[in-house]
Amino acid sequence: MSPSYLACRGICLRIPLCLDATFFGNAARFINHRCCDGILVDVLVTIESPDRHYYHVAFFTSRAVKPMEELTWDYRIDFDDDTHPIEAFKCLCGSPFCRRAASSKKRKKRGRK
Ligand SMILES: C[S@@+](CC[C@H](N)C(=O)[O-])C[C@H]1O[C@@H](n2cnc3c(N)ncnc32)[C@H](O)[C@@H]1O
Repeated sequence: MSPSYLACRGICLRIPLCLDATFFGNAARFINHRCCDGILVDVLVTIESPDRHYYHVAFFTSRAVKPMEELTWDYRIDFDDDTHPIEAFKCLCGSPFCRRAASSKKRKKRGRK
């Protein structure tokens, strides 16, 4: 989550907050990304203890979800960011608002992959 996204929610971090379920996590690690129109929206919840802040991400949906329907969430990846040390996956979300597809069109125009 970018600092600007967090700042507009009144949370001040100097570095982006990254969720990485490589070693620890729960069933949420199976949620795939979908640009813009994913089913789930997230709310960042701050839990304070005397010595630390913990961030929890709570997921909500604004409509009924059918049994076996895929849950998707917008990871907010900037597919145009060539400066990031880790290359983002090639998005296959199929959304009409797919940022990777839009980014690919721009890249082709600029003569890049
Ligand atoms: C948190 S995991 C999601 C669960 C994963 N698909 C699985 O089966 O374990 C995130 C990874 O899933 C893949 N992924 C998720 N959404 C994707 C999408 N829209 N297009 C392509 N790959 C996606 C990418 O490899 C990404 O690094």
